[in-house]
Amino acid sequence: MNNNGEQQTATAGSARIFDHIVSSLLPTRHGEFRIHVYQPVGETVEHVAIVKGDLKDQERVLVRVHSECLTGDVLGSMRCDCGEQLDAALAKISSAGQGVVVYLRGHEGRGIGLANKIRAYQLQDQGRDTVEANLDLGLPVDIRDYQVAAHILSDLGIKSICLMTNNPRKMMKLAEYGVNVIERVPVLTAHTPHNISYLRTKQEKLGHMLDFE
Ligand SMILES: Nc1nc2c(ncn2[C@@H]2O[C@H](COP(=O)(O)OP(=O)(O)OP(=O)(O)O)[C@@H](O)[C@H]2O)c(=O)[nH]1
Ligand SMILES: [Zn+2]
Repeated sequence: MNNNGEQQTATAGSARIFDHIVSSLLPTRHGEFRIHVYQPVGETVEHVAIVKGDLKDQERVLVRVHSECLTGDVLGSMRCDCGEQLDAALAKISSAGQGVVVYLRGHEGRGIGLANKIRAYQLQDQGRDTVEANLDLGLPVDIRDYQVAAHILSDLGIKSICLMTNNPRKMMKLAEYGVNVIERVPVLTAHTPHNISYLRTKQEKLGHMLDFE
């Protein structure tokens, strides 16, 4: 990316991987950020980095790698913890004065897409848990890839990160893609009657560090 936020192409060897399309200021209720749009080469999906401060060559940058969740992030659904986690991450970055939320589109429903996630909700309404529902639909439990997130963090010039997550797999995957993950920062949200069994399943079957008894 250049300093004017104009389009530039990232390469690995001679192969183009993704383009930094554009950036601008983004005032939010959590303060002022800069929004950057990235697009993997040959794809139409547009990923976003919401940045606070100049991250170039910085160590221990607060980072949230957030999977798109239309129902939780935009509509305020209480079936999951996504919306609250996104808000908490932006608030924490804002008060730290530095950090980034990498918002991954195409990750909806842990990669199965919105319609399939809603199909999974139908099955959960009939008593299946979040993992069983995907399997009943003949779909994988989690097909998210984090390579583009690693490229975005590298494009921003970040040296090492403190990752805001409860998901150890996310830390591991980012590290495999070359991200220097120094520390995990928990992103714990309130339990409600709507999300308690969902959170419990994430802890028991997906290994999330949620600290239920
Ligand atoms: N298939 C499916 N996806 C869901 C369900 N509830 C939320 N999601 C999706 O799950 C993704 C978020 O993943 P989570 O497992 O909640 O959390 P995580 O990103 O792995 O880990 P954290 O960093 O701790 O938030 C979002 O893309 C949501 O759309 C569900 O019941 N079924
Ligand atoms: Zn969600």
